[in-house]
Amino acid sequence: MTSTAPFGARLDDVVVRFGKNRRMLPDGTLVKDEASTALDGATVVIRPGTITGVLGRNGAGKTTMLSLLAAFTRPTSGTVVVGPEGAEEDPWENPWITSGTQLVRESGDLMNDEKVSTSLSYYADMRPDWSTETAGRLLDLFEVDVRKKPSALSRGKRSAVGATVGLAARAPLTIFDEVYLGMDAPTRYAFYDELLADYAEHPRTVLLSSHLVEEVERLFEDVIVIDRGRVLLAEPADEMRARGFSLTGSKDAVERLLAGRRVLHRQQLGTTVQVTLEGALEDDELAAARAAGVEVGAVPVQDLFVRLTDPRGVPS
Ligand SMILES: Nc1ncnc2c1ncn2[C@@H]1O[C@H](COP(=O)(O)OP(=O)(O)OP(=O)(O)O)[C@@H](O)[C@H]1O
Repeated sequence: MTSTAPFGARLDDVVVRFGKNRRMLPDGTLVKDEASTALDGATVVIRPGTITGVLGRNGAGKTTMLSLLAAFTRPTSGTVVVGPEGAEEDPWENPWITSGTQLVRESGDLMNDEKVSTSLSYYADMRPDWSTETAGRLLDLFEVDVRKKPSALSRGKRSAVGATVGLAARAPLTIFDEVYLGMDAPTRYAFYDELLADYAEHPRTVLLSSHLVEEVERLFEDVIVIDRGRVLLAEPADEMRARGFSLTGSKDAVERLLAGRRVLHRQQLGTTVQVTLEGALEDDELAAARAAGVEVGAVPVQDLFVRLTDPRGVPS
C-alpha cells in the first residue's frame, strides 16, 4: 500500500483554451493569435484505485486533461478536483495534492545537465512513498546507466527512466502520458508486466494514455475516450467491449442479421463479409447466426475506439 489512499479525480465542464496572446510582427503590427480549444466542456469522474486508459486521436485533448490533473495547467473555466475519495481538492498550487501525483511525460522530465541519478534523487526526495528498491531493480531491468546525462541516453532509455520514476514513486495518482515512445516491444511489455505487478501489490490510481491500444487494453479497468475536447465515453472497459460485436460469414447470411442495427465497420473479402455492429445479440439472434454459419466475435477496444471517433462518422 502507498501511505495515502488512492486519489480519485473529477472534471466538471472544463474548458481549456490556449494562445489568445498578442504578438508583435517584425514590421511592428500587433496581431492576436487564434485561441485553440484543447478541452471544450469536458466532464468525467476518475475512480480511485483503478487503471484507466485515456484514449483519443491526435489533438483530442488527452495531454491537456492529464496536465490539469497534475496541476501543470489551469482550466480556463470549469472545475478540477483530485484527492482521496470524499477529500478531493483543486490541485492548482496545492502541495498536498501535487506531492501525491506523479505525471510521467514522454520527455521523462529529467534534468538535462545532470546525471540521471541526480533526477532520481530529486524524485526520491519529493515522493513520500518512493521505493529505492523498485527504482534500482527497474533500472537494471531496462539496462539504464544512471551515470549518464539524459542527452547521452537513447529515446527508448529516457522513456524507460520515466517509466521507472512513475512506478517507483508509488504516487496515489500516477499518470503515464505516452510514456512508451521510443521503447522497443520487449521493453514495453516488460513495463506493462511491472506496472500490473506493482499495482497489485501497491494499489493506487493509474492513468495511462497510449496510441498502442491493442497492446495496453488488457491493463484497463476503465476507459475514457476523448474526442475533440469532449469526453465521448467513460466507463468500465468490459462495458465498452460490450458495446459491439462482429459477425463474419457469407454476405447473404450476415446481411439478414443486420436489420435495424448500426454498422460501425464493414469489410469484404471475396464472398465473406465481416461487420462490426453496435449493441449485443439476443439469444434467438445468436442461435440464428450460428445456424447460418455466421461467426459471432468480440470487438477489440481498439476497433471500437477507431470507429466511435471516426471524424467521417460511422457508415449507416
Ligand atoms: N500550449 C499549447 N498552446 C497552444 N495550443 C495547444 C497547447 N497545448 C495543446 N494545444 C492544442 O490543444 C489541442 C489538444 O492538445 P493535446 O496535446 O491535449 O492533445 P492530445 O490528445 O494529447 O494529442 P496527441 O495524441 O497528438 O498527443 C491541440 O489542438 C493542440 O494543438
